[in-house]
Amino acid sequence: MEGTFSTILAYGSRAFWAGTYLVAIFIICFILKSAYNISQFHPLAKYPGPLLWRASRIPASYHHAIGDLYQQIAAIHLKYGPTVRIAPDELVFTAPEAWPQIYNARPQLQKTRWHFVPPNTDELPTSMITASDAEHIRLRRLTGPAFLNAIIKEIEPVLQHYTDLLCSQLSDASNEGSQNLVEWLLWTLNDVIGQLALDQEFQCLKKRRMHPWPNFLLSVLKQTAALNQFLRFGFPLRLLTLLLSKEQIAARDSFLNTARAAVSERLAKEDEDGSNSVQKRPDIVGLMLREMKNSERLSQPEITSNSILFVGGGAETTSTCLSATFYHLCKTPRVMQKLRDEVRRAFATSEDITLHAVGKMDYLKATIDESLRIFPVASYITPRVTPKNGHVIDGEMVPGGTYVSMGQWYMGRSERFFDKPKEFRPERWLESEDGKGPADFTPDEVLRPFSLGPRNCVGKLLALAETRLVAAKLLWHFDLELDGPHETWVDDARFYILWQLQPLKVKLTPVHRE
Ligand code: HEM
Repeated sequence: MEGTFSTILAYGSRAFWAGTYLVAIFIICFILKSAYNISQFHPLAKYPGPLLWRASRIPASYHHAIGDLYQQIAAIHLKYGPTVRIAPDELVFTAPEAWPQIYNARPQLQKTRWHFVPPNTDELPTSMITASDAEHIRLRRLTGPAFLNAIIKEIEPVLQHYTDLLCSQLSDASNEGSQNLVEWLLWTLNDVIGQLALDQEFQCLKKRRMHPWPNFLLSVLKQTAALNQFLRFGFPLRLLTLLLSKEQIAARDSFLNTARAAVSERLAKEDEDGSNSVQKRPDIVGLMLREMKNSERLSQPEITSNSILFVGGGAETTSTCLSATFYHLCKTPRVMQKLRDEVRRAFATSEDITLHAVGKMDYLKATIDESLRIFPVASYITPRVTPKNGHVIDGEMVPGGTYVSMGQWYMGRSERFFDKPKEFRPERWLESEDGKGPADFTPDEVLRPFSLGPRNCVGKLLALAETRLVAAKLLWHFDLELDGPHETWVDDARFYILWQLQPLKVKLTPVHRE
């Protein structure tokens, strides 16, 4: 007995020492690697950045996971200059020339794998946002035509329906006191995209709550930002998925099953008579299928995974842009007044506010552009990786295997590119043809809110159509005023992969007309 006990003790003590050695070796390796990272021997040694960020990826990953990486990057640019190193192997640029060199290079630079959750291809095929370049070309060729301007006109009835519903619901709610505009806009855009991408009535506006599907996607995207940081440090995905609770797994399975069922139901309507007479409202699935007529088609699982992507990426982005627009309008009475006058003078009735009409309103368009300058929805676009032999960016050869991206949040707020950047002044977009900014670039050259190149935003035209229509109708129907100062509303916003905004309490007064 005594012998057994001492054997256990001996094993225990050996295991303890083995563990201690392993931890010590890990710490020594970490220190040596960090020392190398900040040494002059590192290939990125010449690029400036905070010491701890250059030494290890931990600070960048931590701030990515808590949602303020974009603010940290802006602060680093302010202190260290136009090109900065935010991790041992990652650079952020602000020279406008770098945009096409990173996002529209020939051959293309690969997207980093660490931005979006790696797709589980056992369940569904990859959607276009995570597809390899070769696969992406096919997916984009087949889906892209459904998002062209001429085609978007066909889905106008859906946009009009939900924008009118927003106005009538807000009219009732305005009697109940100030309203959280962030929520209302999120509900509206989710209703729109549910109808367009999955042929589902999410009824967010009617029930004044988020539907469980988009809610699930938003929560997943938030967790993704943290999960990816662990993956990046070598934790296996299978191990991390073991940490998911039973409820989370059940929610995921139920989401996938219902999304599959929705697409299958939708496709059945299409198949019944070929001419699609069963489908009452035009939608993205129908338009995609119609535009694919003479070529190969997407498979049903591919339609499902891309429809899920449209729901995840098509509502929160546009509603964030609208929330930021109304925040800045309320904070800048001169612009609010000018835009309101333009809208109310242009339209005698609400029905006159069409996509075609709002597409011609220069000041409205400039206001949305200005909103995307001061609050770029895509504040940290997926970094790309330089190829093995390096890649020239902003006149310098960047070594292979470096993650590169653009500091869009900083650029839009920088005096280097914009005169009085803190001012919300849509006029700067109308003057830019002859008057370039301080650094001799037009605003369009400095900012790319929808990215550029073959993997830019496929939904850009839809997003612009939605923002202009919703903004014009709200301004036509209501006087809007912030309820409270909301001084830190912008600073308190958090960006994971999508935004999490603070409430925006707004007093709405319906405009009474004869
Ligand atoms: C103001 C609103 C929006 C902004 C600022 C925006 C911005 C962007 C950006 C910057 C990208 C590139 C992401 C990357 O490189 O990883 C992107 C991709 C994408 N966006 Fe948007 N987006 C908006 C609205 C929409 C809407 C309404 C849809 C509609 C479904 C949409 C669908 C997509 C899709 C599917 C992709 C992936 C495209 C591809 O990989 O080919 N977006 N968006």
